[in-house]
Amino acid sequence: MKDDVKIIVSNDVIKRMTALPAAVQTKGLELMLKFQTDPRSPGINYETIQGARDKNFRSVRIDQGYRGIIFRAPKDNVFVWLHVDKHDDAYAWAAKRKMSVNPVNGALTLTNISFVEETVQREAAPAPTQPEPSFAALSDRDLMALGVPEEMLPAVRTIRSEGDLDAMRDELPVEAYEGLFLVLAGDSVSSILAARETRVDREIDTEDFASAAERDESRSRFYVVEGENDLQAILSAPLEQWRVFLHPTQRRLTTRSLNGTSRILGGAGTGKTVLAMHRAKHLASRLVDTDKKLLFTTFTTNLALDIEDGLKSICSPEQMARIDVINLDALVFRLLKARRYEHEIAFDYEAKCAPVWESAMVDFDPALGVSRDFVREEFEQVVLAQGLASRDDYREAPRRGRGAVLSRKKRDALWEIFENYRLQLSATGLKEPDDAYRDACALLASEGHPPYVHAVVDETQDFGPQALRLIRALVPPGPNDLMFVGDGHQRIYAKNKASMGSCGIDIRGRSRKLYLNYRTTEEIRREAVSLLEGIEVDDLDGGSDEIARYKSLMHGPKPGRIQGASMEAIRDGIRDFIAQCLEENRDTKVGLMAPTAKLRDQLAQQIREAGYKVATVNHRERLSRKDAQIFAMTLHRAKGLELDAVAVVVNRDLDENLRKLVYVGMTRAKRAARFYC
Ligand SMILES: Nc1ncnc2c1ncn2[C@@H]1O[C@H](COP(=O)(O)OP(=O)(O)OP(=O)(O)O)[C@@H](O)[C@H]1O
Repeated sequence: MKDDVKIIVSNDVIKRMTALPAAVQTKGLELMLKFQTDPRSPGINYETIQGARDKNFRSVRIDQGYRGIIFRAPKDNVFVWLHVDKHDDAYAWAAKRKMSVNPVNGALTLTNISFVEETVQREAAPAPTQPEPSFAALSDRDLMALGVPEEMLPAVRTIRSEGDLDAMRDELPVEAYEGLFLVLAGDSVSSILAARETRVDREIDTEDFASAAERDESRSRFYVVEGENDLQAILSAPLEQWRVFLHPTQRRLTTRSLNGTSRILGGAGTGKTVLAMHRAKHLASRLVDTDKKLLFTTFTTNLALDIEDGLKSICSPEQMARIDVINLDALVFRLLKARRYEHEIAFDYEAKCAPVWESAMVDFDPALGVSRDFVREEFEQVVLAQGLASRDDYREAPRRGRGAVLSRKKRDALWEIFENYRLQLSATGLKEPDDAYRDACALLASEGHPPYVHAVVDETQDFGPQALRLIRALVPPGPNDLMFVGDGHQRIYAKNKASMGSCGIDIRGRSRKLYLNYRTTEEIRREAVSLLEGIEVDDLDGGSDEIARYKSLMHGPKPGRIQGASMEAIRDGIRDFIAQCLEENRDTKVGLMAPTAKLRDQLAQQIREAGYKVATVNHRERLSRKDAQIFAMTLHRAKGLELDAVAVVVNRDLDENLRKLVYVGMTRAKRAARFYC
């Protein structure tokens, strides 16, 4: 590839290339590679496009039937592959569009000029009673700062409702759509730009396509080819968009250097895991040729396995060698084992701890005026959470959120039970995980050399205070030390609510948010969110979070919610649902979810009896490697996964915890969902 030449490929081309018939795909790739070597080679026949809105568009021949559409920048040697299609369709597509550089935020944009003209024409004959245009108060410069291409301004000026904006979504750059819906939700342009760190203070040369292509905003849809083998590598693997095209906020948070710990919040499907993986790659690339390591940790085993697969698809083996991907329980186990810890960590509470707890509770005196459940919660939420080790500590401990005030006398009586329980547990060679985490922290502190230089943490909402303290102890404080991503709405282990600040983790000034849901349809997202109405949700750091500002990029059928159906009706309904999903697309992956293993198995059996192959998702497995299309799982196991369609069945009252679980379950679905309650 010649040094002065810049080849850029749009996300549309990459998507289309992988969907072309195999023979055309091969020829397309050959042409692109030849093109990459020298786009001015006489072997490449550029044809002008009659009636084109953009005089710099050309078509190139892939084979008899197919054409590629290319933009040639007028001044520099920038060539952008914009589109691939059958001859006539490709020409029709090209005739309507225009490339430009946004004069305010400097992004490369592609506008459908015909769409703008049609929208403005419709506006010319407005209905008599119309609401005011939604963005009348914003200047053109404001709109362009949010990412609206200059050529799109007349169309955006016709928007009068959220529905109008949604109808324009496919024609707008992703950051413009996001900016506009945030304005509709009440945010100011300046606050949106500040949160995104969009710079609008530079002189933009609108003819400098080479510089424009490098900006984060452009890179959410255009890929700058880097070297000889780059293009081939990208096009020959089945391309998932997230590997190459990041939202501008995702990209900035991936690459920027931070003076400490950061926290990224975002509703389900907003690309937090994707960001976390790219961040890990970025930091690991700087550790190659050192003996330092980065920890990527999450809550469950199967999520860690999926993340490891994801990382392998974007990292080089050298980068991978600098990353440990492991769920935190497994890491603690490994860490303590290597230090000859003499206790077994009782991860299975019911099997290991519950009998010992019952035995310690023989001293429980009902005259204390609290319930037996209260005592266990007190132990988990106050004693274990704060790592209290003595009666004096417990006497002084804050008990925020615990309701009833406890006199010193009552606390002392409870402490007897707690102490007794710990002693009995220890005598059987066991430790509660929280206490083992605390011991691990103490061991690390006494050693004085934490094992990692960075940690990236996914699903933070389910890590309790001891886990957060341990993560803090695993990495010395410093630039880019820790990145936490999470979502309080998805906390499925209520006892693990923690505030990062009180665990020694300072995120002040380094917290950001992702808003766009790339996974679920807006209809499923809304239905799932409606379950959380009235539930207070925290921001993982003692503050509160809200869900009003999230939005999905896709639309689809409204998910069904069926109340009070009999088990037979549920069985028949799910069978129909599965049949319908598979009829629409034979490759559909369907999740079957229930709160308990018992109900999960019952549902799975009913579906098997209808002749389907159903796999049960267990602890240590990758969904991607299972040979089935229907996956039965408990709602807890659904965390972090992704499926095309989901059927959730619950057979008990929808309390706060269960609502969050169902929220997690439903938002795993990309296209279709059903909820039986
Ligand atoms: N920049 C992007 N471009 C295209 N797709 C993306 C992008 N970022 C994320 N996605 C896709 O969106 C989906 C959700 O992403 P991801 O799993 O990272 O979200 P999340 O916020 O971690 O979700 P959850 O909290 O629900 O587990 C995935 O299919 C992912 O590939």
